[in-house]
Amino acid sequence: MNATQLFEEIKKKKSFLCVGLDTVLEQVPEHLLKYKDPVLEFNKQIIDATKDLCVAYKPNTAFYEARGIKGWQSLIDTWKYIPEDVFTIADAKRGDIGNTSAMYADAFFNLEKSEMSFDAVTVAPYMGKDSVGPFLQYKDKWVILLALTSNPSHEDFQTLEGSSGKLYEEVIRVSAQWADNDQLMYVVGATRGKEFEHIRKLAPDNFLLVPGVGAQGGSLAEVCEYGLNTQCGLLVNSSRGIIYASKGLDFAEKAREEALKLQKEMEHILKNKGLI
Ligand SMILES: O=C(O)c1cc(=O)[nH]c(=O)n1[C@@H]1O[C@H](COP(=O)(O)O)[C@@H](O)[C@H]1O
Repeated sequence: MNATQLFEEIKKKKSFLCVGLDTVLEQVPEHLLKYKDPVLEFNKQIIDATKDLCVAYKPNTAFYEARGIKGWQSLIDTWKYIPEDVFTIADAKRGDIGNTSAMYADAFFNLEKSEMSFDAVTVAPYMGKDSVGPFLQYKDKWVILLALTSNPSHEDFQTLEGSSGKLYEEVIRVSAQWADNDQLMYVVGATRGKEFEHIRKLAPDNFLLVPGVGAQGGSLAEVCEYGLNTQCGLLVNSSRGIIYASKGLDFAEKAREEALKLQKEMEHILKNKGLI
C-alpha cells in the first residue's frame, strides 16, 4: 500500500487509528483459554470489533517472540487474519549489518520464506544506511525509522546536540535521502506533542507513526495541532488502551468503544482541517 492508497483508506474510514496488538497470554480473558491458540482468538475478536474503525494494525513482535514457536505461529496467523485493505506494521525494531538486515527483511516481508508479508517494519537507525538499505530493497514496503520515541529515556541519545543539531534531527535529515515518502515513515512519540511543529518542518511529507496515546498519556489533540500534513500524514497507535479496555467477556465490545472514541475524535480533527 503506498501513501496515496493509505490516505484513501484514511478518508474512507475517517480515521488514522492504528490498533496495537500487544497481546499477552496472561492477560487474555479466561473464557478464551479453551481455544487452541487463545492469543490468536483474542486478536481475531479484536480485529473483528475494530477493523472498520482503524486503518492499521501493529503487532509488536516482542509479545509473540517471547512465546517461542507458539508465539511466532500466533503472529503469522494474526497477520493472515488482518483484512487486505488494512495496513500492517511489524513492530520489530530491527537493524543490523547489511546481510543480517536482509534476513530480517525477509522475515517480515517475504511471504514465500516466512509466511508473512507486512506492509511495514519498524527499524532502529543507529547502524546507518547499510543497515536500513536491505529493508528498502522491497520497493512496495515501508521502513518506519525510530526518530523521537515516546519513552522518558529518549533523552539519553535522541536529543543530544551535535554540530548539526539534535541526533534525531540528523536521523531524519540523512535518512530522507535514502528513500522517498512512499517507503519511509518516522516514529515520533505522542508524548512529544510540543515538538511536532518542528518535526513537520524536517519531514513535511512523510507519514509519522505516533505511539503513546492512551496508556502512556499522549494527547491526540496536541499531536494533531501541528502533526497533520496534506495527506493526513499520521498513524496514531494505541495498544493497551484499546485491547485491554476490559478483561472480561465484553473485552471486544469495550475495545470497540475505545477505538470508536479515538475514531470520532480523529473524524472531527480531519473535518476541521479540511482533509475530509
Ligand atoms: O515503534 C513503536 O511502535 C513505539 C515507539 C515508541 O516511541 N513508543 C512506543 O510505545 N512504541 C510501541 O508502541 C506501543 C505502545 O503501546 P501502548 O502504550 O500500550 O499504547 C508498544 O508496542 C511500543 O513498543
